Amino acid sequence: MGIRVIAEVGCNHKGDMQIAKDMIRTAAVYARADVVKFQKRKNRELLTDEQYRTPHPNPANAYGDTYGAHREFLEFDVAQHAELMAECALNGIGYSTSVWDVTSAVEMASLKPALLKIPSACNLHFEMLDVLARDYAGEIHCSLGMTTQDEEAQIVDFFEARGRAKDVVLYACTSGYPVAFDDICLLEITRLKDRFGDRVKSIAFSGHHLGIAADVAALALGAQWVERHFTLDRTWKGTDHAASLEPDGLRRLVRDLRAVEGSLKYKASEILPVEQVQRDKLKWRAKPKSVAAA
Ligand SMILES: C=C(OP(=O)(O)O)C(=O)O
Repeated sequence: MGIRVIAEVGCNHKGDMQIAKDMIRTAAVYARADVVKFQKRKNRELLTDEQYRTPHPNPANAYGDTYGAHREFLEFDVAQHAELMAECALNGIGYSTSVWDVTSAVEMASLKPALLKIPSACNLHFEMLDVLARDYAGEIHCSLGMTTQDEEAQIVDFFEARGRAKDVVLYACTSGYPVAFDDICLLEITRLKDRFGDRVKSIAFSGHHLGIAADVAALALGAQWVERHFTLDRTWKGTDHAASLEPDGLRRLVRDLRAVEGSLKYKASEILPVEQVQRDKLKWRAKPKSVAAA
């Protein structure tokens, strides 16, 4: 299976289904990504009362008077997620969402998408992980930002004990928005491969950096999935837009990853056909003796 690119819409749709559908079409038709991903929260379950009632820490990005109201504004319900999933199918692109609480895990599992994601923030929510392990048959993608190595082992052990580790994709991730190059720490991909490569399905990379250079290196290090935030306009109001790729960036990311993937191989013969032409024309050879003497 080749490299797969996830366009993480997250909440960059601004709570607007039409924008979400435009983003699906753009990611599928213009950028040719493999999956469009959303996020699903039951905010009353996820947030404490105090978190729900407190104003958003950055009023310039707020879509409501309280953090809870802000989050509700950006939330789609199950029927809307089903509609987005249908829109993805119509456009020939995969659908996925991360789930942030038990109710969301139950609801999204009921839609039976091919993959669901556990965000870094919730990878120790074992009650929710259990719902995915028991009631969801697809691939379980799990991000490992802000997670200790002991916690990583607990997560893999948890799925292994339930016979599901071979359906798990582990993402190297630094949780920051945006992440400076010095903090991307791409060799975590190698470390996860060495530590868990034979126990889980595959290793992936979830990036929050700027530009697309690091993703190509992630591929070279063995990441089989690359997830990047996607927006239609980096200047839009919201926390994630600034660290997201716009359509042209996403298109170039997909193009570059596929091109580099094609180049990550050994020569099929000692001299490739393309080289033979040049070898015949350019390669230094000792001149035959009689000619050299003349
Ligand atoms: C926050 C998410 O992922 P990550 O932890 O990879 O940033 C997500 O998928 O919703």
